[in-house]
Amino acid sequence: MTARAVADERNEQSGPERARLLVVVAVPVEAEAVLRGLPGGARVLPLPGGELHRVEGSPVDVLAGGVGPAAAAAAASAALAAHRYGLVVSAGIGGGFAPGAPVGATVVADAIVAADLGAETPEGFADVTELGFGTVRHTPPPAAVALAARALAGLGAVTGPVLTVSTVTGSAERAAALATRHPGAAAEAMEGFGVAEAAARHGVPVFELRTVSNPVGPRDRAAWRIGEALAALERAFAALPVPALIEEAGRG
Ligand SMILES: O=C(O)c1cccc(C(=O)CC[C@H]2O[C@@H](n3cnc4c(=O)[nH]cnc43)[C@H](O)[C@@H]2O)c1
Repeated sequence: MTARAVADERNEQSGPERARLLVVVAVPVEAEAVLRGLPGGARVLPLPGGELHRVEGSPVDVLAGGVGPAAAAAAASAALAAHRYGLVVSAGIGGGFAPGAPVGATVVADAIVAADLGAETPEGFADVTELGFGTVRHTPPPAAVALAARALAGLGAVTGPVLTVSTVTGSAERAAALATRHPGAAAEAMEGFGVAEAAARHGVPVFELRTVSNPVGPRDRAAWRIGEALAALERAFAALPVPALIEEAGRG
């Protein structure tokens, strides 16, 4: 029996689950920051290959799915198969493109873009869409993005495309190439596109929220501000109007 069939059978027996928000982060410290921002405690629900933190005071489940798009997609898919969600968010720390998204900034994605999914050609990089396969872009529901951006305006949130990369940018040349290819890019991280692919296959809307721990550019481990970014992540989840976001996303 599939996980979805299990969920359907459970719903028939005990009534449908209320649509919830699934938050997919990469690592446990990010999950802890998100949970600190939300009201009440959380209980743990087992999931194939992981565990969900179900928040008691808000319709939110938090899942640390691993680093990178493949781990994130697999983890998100397992949760989406087992429970009913109205919205999925890929969240966590990320690199910020200067000058719009400095360290500590909060970024709401208006596009989730796979930035290195493609092929090098003699004419330069060609993404998989140009090669004739699939997509490299998911667009979160604009009304939900606008609602999140308004709710986070007091935290100085910026809105823009968030790039998903499998290799963290480590040079000024690569940062410039990404910014040229993706005008207005606000941040890069490693999971958003994987979460978005899983959400799309399950027919659930998705958005991405990142707080900036380091600039996108030359590698400088001394410049990382992970604590600052985690504190911003906690503040962001404390400020998000979760039920209204789920409702707005459902309208889109
Ligand atoms: O070794 C490095 O130079 C380095 C620089 C930044 C981040 C890393 C990571 O391995 C963190 C990966 C983890 O955090 C997210 N993240 C944070 N900053 C970035 C970034 O600038 N570019 C891409 N991802 C970033 C990412 O989503 C992962 O979950 C290593």
